[in-house]
Amino acid sequence: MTSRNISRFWEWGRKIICVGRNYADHAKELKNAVPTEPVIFLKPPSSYVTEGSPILIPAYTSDLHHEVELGVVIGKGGTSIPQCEAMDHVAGYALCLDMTARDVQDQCKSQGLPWTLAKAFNTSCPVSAFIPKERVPDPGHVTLWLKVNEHVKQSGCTSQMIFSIPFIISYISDFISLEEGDLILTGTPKGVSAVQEHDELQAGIEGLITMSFRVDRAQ
Ligand SMILES: O=C([O-])CC(=O)C(=O)O
Ligand SMILES: [Mg+2]
Repeated sequence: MTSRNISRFWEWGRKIICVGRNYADHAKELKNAVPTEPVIFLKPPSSYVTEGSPILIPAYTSDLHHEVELGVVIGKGGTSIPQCEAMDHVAGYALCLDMTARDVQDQCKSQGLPWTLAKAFNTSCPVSAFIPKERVPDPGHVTLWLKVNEHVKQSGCTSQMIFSIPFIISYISDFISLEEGDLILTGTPKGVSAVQEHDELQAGIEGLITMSFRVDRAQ
């Protein structure tokens, strides 16, 4: 077996666990209640896309939204990880987009159905290069931003998260064992909006990384 390099974690085929409604300003803009427990959902490894490849709009949506999020890459697996040890399980970070077919999600919500087709389609998880944890001394205080065609749409600080990174790691690991190479998306701040074919998305973590993706239609 070839040696695996965590800096290409998206090639490992591990799971992607997403936290929803983790910023009160975003929960409110979608008229959702501010949660008292994390809202959790999954994306499959087939949803990864890296720079150089486009984000594809599925044929079944006419309202595909960007959600810029801080991703936490797990370096050491575990079950029932105590909050005080949670950061020892982190290998690093990545800037991520939780692409969401909002019209499909709204329909699922109104029917009490799972969000899978709204959240887990091919290219629904664009990711940046890996950022080793040493480069992010305070992940609970970094600024995320996203522009569509040069216009700023989202800008928020991870200090606005309702549930902290250690809490999220500990909470998830009580129910779903974490493995090396897993990715946790920590939720989006306000400003989500629809993207169109040929849009250029640029996103960044201030002072750390930027990434850009073109939007195309799925064939
Ligand atoms: O679809 C949603 O709004 C929930 C979510 O992923 C988030 O808050 O990041
Ligand atoms: Mg999200």
